Amino acid sequence: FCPPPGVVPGVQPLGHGRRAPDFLVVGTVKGGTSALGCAAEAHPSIGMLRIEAPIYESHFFNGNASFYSNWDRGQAWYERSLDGLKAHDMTAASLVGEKSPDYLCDPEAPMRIFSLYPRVTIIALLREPVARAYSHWNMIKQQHVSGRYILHLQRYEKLFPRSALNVFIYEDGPPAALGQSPPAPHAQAVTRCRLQRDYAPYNERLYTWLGLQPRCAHSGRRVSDTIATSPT
Ligand SMILES: Nc1ncnc2c1ncn2[C@@H]1O[C@H](COP(=O)(O)OS(=O)(=O)O)[C@@H](OP(=O)(O)O)[C@H]1O
Repeated sequence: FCPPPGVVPGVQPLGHGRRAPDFLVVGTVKGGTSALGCAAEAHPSIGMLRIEAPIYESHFFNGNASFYSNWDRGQAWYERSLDGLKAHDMTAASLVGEKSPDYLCDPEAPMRIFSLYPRVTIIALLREPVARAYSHWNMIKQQHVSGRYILHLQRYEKLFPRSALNVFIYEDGPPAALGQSPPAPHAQAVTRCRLQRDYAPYNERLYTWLGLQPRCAHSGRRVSDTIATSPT
């Protein structure tokens, strides 16, 4: 276990512009945590941490292997953020909390929480797993690119201008559009025709982005031939 910068584990600094959390909503992802956060915040004596409005989640306790963690910003940063909720006319008796729904599945989060705030209240909302997974899948689908892909793509974004980076989504059709994968060789001719027609807009997007003529029909070659032999 590695404490955040400037911290003495187990000690709860209070006052001096710093505030410890009274409760943490730890999950689960897609378990209705946003609704719970709003409901809590509706009470005049409860302040919910929002790191970047309208997002509640601080991800302070997430582990280093997590997709996103603010642990390295240090305990003082976290407690000053919580203390900042005083701006909402809160009294000393008010409660402050935060919700970061992936604390629940993060193996490092419980120890990080306990080491700093052993008396904090933990709130977990659970949801029927299939419905939860489906909701999560829907969210990822809307975001289009998620999970580790973001980390991988960020390495390219650091080096290349955004205009030089185009991301295609498999489920949107490019693999089939390129003619290298589905439809399988044994697919019915009518199926191949239909898929090529359906995927044509994706091909055109690719050609246009590469600065080429949107259509290659004039070459008399099949799309797959064109892709396989170019650019040279
Ligand atoms: N009262 C209320 N208001 C709004 N939304 C509600 C509420 N109760 C549950 N839900 C459903 O909870 C799902 C979102 O969960 P989370 O807020 O935890 O999502 S997140 O992890 O913060 O992204 C999301 O589920 P799905 O609709 O199945 O995707 C919400 O619809």
